[in-house]
Amino acid sequence: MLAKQRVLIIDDEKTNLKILSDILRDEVEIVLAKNGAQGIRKAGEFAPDLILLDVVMQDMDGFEVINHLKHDAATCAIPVIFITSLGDVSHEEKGLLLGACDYIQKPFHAAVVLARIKLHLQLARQRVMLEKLANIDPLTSVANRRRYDEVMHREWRVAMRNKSELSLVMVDIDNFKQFNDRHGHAIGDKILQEVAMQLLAQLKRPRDLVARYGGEEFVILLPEINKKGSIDVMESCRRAIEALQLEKPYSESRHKVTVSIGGVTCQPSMNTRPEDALKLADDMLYLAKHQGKNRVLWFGEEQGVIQHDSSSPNGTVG
Ligand SMILES: Nc1nc2c(ncn2[C@@H]2O[C@H](COP(=O)(O)OP(=O)(O)OP(=O)(O)O)[C@@H](O)[C@H]2O)c(=O)[nH]1
Repeated sequence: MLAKQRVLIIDDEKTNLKILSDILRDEVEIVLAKNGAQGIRKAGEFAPDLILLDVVMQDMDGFEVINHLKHDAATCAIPVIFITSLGDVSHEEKGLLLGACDYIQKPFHAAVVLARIKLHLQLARQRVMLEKLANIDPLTSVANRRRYDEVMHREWRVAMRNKSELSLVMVDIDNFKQFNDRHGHAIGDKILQEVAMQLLAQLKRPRDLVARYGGEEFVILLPEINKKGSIDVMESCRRAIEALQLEKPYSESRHKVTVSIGGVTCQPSMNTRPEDALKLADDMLYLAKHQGKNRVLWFGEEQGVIQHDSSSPNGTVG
């Protein structure tokens, strides 16, 4: 069953709050705000699926409230419906131009209001679903590269502002071509799913991100953690994958699923770029492969030296 959606009602008239609550009570979860400032705060705090907003309010009118909501990244995508007694066309036009998705005039008919609200809630649900689909890798269900790019840039800015550390990690399944050749692509796909699940299971913090970077390669972001902590987390990922119990007949083959992992912990600044940090993690991954695979190698801790030459995009190990 689908979870109940949440509607925030902002109105400084108690009677209006009650009438709208009564209409919606059985259909949705309701959050009430008795003025504009409280409405803006609750929109950020409760992340409602829809906002019903009165226009004429004492401290801050509805136009000002919607202006705030649309200029805040956390609330700008929430659909807003104006419910007002202001009947003239210029107000309706203004409300819609400011970003409202609908404009309902009082007095209204309860059944019609409910039908319109349900329609907008259905659209909101579809929008959230589309957003999710656009950010997910269909095979493994972890984030896709598009999502990684988006989160990476956000975390980079946060780390610059807070002067905190950020770890970037590349994970690549070892000898995956051999595995595919021996067992077939469909089993290879299952291994990709298993590896993704193990990575997800080991990353416990809500801001950690696992994304499929392409093929049999994953990228991981670990915000606000130092080098030692990051290496420990990735070592537990490596061990969990090495310990995977494959189903028969694959378990009978001598081929074990392992991963090589390259990482870097950096303090983002104006002089560094996420692409350069990721390149360092990729260099470490390359070195991990070269040193025998099934290992974690971190920038600053590595033993070998990477010499880049123009004929080899990944560099060569000296
Ligand atoms: N089953 C499956 N295989 C994939 C997918 N994407 C990439 N691959 C396979 O991953 C393999 C990658 O092979 P290589 O780049 O040679 O790497 P490798 O065999 O893992 O070798 P090392 O990285 O050096 O350990 C290729 O056989 C690709 O076909 C996918 O979505 N599903």
